[in-house]
Amino acid sequence: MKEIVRVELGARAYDIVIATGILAEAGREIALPKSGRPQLVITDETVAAAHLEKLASALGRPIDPVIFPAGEATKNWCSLETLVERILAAGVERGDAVIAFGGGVIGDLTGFAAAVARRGCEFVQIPTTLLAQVDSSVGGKTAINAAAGKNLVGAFHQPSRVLIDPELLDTLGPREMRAGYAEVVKYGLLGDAAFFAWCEANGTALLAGDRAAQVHAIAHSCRMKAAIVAEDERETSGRRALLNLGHTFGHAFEAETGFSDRLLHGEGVAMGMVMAFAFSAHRGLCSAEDAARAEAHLAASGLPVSPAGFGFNVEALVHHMQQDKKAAGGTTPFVLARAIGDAYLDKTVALADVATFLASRL
Ligand SMILES: NC(=O)c1ccc[n+]([C@@H]2O[C@H](COP(=O)([O-])OP(=O)(O)OC[C@H]3O[C@@H](n4cnc5c(N)ncnc54)[C@H](O)[C@@H]3O)[C@@H](O)[C@H]2O)c1
Ligand SMILES: O=C(O)C(=O)C[C@@H](O)[C@H](O)[C@H](O)COP(=O)(O)O
Ligand SMILES: [Zn+2]
Repeated sequence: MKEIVRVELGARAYDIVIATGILAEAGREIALPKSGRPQLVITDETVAAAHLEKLASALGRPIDPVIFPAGEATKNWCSLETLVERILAAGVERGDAVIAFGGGVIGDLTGFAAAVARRGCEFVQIPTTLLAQVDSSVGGKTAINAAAGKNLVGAFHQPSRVLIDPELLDTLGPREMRAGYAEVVKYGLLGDAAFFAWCEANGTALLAGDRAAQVHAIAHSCRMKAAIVAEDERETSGRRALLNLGHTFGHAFEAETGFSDRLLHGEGVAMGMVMAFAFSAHRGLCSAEDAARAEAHLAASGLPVSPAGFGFNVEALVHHMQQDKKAAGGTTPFVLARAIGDAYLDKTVALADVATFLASRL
């Protein structure tokens, strides 16, 4: 069965096509480059080894692969330069789509390169991790990391199509699967208590490879994200900021672990969401029961839930939080919660209070 979720963005609207086996239809789903040149496919070494041949034969046209090392460290200036130069050298025209074939790292890097090459060419997302299928391939946030922090250099640039094939998840490692699952749980925690309860009941099956559970979680997450992005594409009204639940903490944890595989993005987000709920309970905004329930499900799913033991320094974490892209007028807003399924953007938080709270958790 094929499910199509439309991201309603006027002239920039596009479809997310979710279907088991859709990779085999890539040749029909993605238009030929108008330049007549080989199809540029951007991927990483792990995805290339596992799936590139399949994509090439599905496309049924000559491909020109650009293959980066796997992992967060690839989201850097050097990769961006390499990729933009390859796009230009390959003669990609504005109307030609380059293909991002990988997880969130490849999607974010490719999207940003596509945003700036020729001041914007098209790109198609074929996400290969759970995280990318439920979150990063949708919505047009593209970025690389900078010395000052996570995703600090980037652009809003929407893909022209997203093809999601859950079969690609069969080769994904369990740790990467769990990290992606953190972003699935995020949707329940931020705005859908019934979906959070579904996660509690079905998370174990999903992580063990139950296809029906995976498809349900992917489609539900994409529908929620598409609706939020359609309402607030550029994160100006505060609505889209809800997708940042756990991220102000999480990005600081990632930065302090050097964007290394010591802490994956989804793991930082899991710890960050637990901190956001615990801090909300600490401020009397939500019940201690809800905070404990959020933590219990993430822990039961095998995700890290505590920043203790990483050797973090509170001042360094707070410094990263000051760099958060949501910061305005010298303060950093936080996504906090009134309950499971009821997150909101709180602009009244003093970083000194966050520091005191964090110190009690390290
Ligand atoms: N733009 C957004 O809206 C958005 C949303 C969420 C996260 N992100 C970004 O996404 C990144 C994290 O994405 P990620 O978790 O996908 O990480 P990733 O892209 O590094 O992929 C994780 C690992 O899985 C491997 N892999 C990918 N697909 C595979 C497959 N099918 N089989 C086997 N191995 C596979 C990769 O080689 C890599 O080693 C972070 O940089 C984060 O900031 C962006
Ligand atoms: O799409 C969004 O908006 C999100 O916030 C989704 C997040 O999961 C994602 O990690 C995003 O890249 C974080 O955005 P940032 O603006 O905090 O860098
Ligand atoms: Zn995220």
